[in-house]
Amino acid sequence: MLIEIKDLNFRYNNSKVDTLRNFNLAVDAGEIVCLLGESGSGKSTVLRLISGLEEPNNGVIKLNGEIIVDNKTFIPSERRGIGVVFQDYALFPHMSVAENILFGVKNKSSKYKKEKLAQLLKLVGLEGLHDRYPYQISGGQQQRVALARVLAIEPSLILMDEPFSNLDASLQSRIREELKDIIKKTAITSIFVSHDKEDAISIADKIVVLKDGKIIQQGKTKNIISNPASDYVAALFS
Ligand SMILES: Nc1ncnc2c1ncn2[C@@H]1O[C@H](COP(=O)(O)OP(=O)(O)OP(=O)(O)O)[C@@H](O)[C@H]1O
Repeated sequence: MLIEIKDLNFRYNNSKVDTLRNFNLAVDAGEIVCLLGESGSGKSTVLRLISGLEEPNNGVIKLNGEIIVDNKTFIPSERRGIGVVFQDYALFPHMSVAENILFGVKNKSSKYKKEKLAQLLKLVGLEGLHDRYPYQISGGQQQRVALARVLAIEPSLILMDEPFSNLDASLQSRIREELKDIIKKTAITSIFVSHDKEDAISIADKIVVLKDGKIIQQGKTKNIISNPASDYVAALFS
């Protein structure tokens, strides 16, 4: 089990209601999981708790068998080895593609960096574009730079917030395939957030349906589609 989340509860300080209630999730190494739900259902909050941007009120999160959060442990974000791809990609505009990709690679020889860069550019299909700046490449290419930048730090888990929402609708199906291919090639475990069933169906091995901060169904993608546990879930996939 790569990540295991048990009985997570969370409420933002200024909120009167629980944002997440009894959130449980277990993800195997190499799996792609989609957190699917309407706006405000708590999807991004789950990513914030896993990455360490928020601390739960109670619950346990284990990564690679090690507790990163419980009632007496809180490993800070930078020591969790988790990579996050933000919705807007958050590339540094004044840095080239190569500089963006290598940004988090510290204390390594220039030979290592050169090889790492070549390997990642090849993986994400951006060979020849290393000298460009973010404004000189397309949205889909920017997304691949953001993914390569996260892969460069060799995380054990990648979190992605709405990875397709900034892309042209006509590009989305191609980019979904590309992203799935890249992630499967690296065999890295990933959890992504979406409100779009098509994202979930085409990429995820497992889907977690969230509503009002609660999981209403989770399971293998094909099982959820063929066996929805409620009218709500059936309607989501209709
Ligand atoms: N910093 C905050 N302080 C208080 N409440 C917050 C904060 N951030 C989010 N919330 C509330 O927590 C709930 C869950 O928000 P969250 O962003 O996790 O949902 P989401 O499913 O990711 O939504 P979206 O798809 O719109 O991004 C919402 O009701 C939201 O208003």
